[in-house]
Amino acid sequence: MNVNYELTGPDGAPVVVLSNSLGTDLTLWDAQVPALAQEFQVLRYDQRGHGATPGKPGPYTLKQLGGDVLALLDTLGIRKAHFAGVSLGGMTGMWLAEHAPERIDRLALICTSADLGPASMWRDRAALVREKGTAAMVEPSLPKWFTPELAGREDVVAKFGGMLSAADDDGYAGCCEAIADMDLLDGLGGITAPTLVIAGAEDPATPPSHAERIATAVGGARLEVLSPAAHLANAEQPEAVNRLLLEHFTRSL
Ligand SMILES: O=C(O)CC1=CCC(=O)O1
Repeated sequence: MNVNYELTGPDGAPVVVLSNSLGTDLTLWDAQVPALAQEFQVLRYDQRGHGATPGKPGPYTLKQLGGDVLALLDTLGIRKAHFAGVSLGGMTGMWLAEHAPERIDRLALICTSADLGPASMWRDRAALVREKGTAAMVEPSLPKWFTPELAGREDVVAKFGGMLSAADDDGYAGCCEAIADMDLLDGLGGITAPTLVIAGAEDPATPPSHAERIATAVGGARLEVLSPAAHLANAEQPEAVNRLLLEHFTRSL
């Protein structure tokens, strides 16, 4: 898998990997990179089938999405990194923290879930996108991604609607199937990476109850709920998310 990535920040600084959500790409993190790159090498990448990472026909698994990150770290000679993910990116992070704990230093999980059933809903969405294309997801997705004021703003619709309709149909569908089959709940208690969980108070896709479930199960996890913020809280509340990420990745343990 030829994973598209961008590495920004001072040579030799600790690495923070940023992983995007379903239907977005690495530009989801545009408001985080300038702040994080003061202290870290920021490695943002496109999930398979998103942005400029090719999408093979699915279904995919979280093991494959996590494997893409491990292969990228290997290629770049990075032994261990901090990891932040939004939604599908957070699911990828939980998989990595459970299955490759030696590669993940600290973990930040933003607007995500360890159990986002029912599986049939994700399979139906995959079938719909294979038939109609990712452009069909723009109208139902933007009101979940942003609170009403932002969801209707022209620049937001252009940037995020454009990202979603540019996502590969098979890639998007394959990622839906990875969510349908994910099996993260039982592994949460075994995560040893210091973990920050961030939720959007107005997130209808992965509501704060999902963040609470993760934060309760992962030993020592810190939970922060931001408002106003819907599913893409890092784009809606960039200053708050940047402050929380910097605190989490730099504080002494
Ligand atoms: O598109 C959605 O419904 C929200 C979402 C679920 C997983 C993800 O990455 O985004």
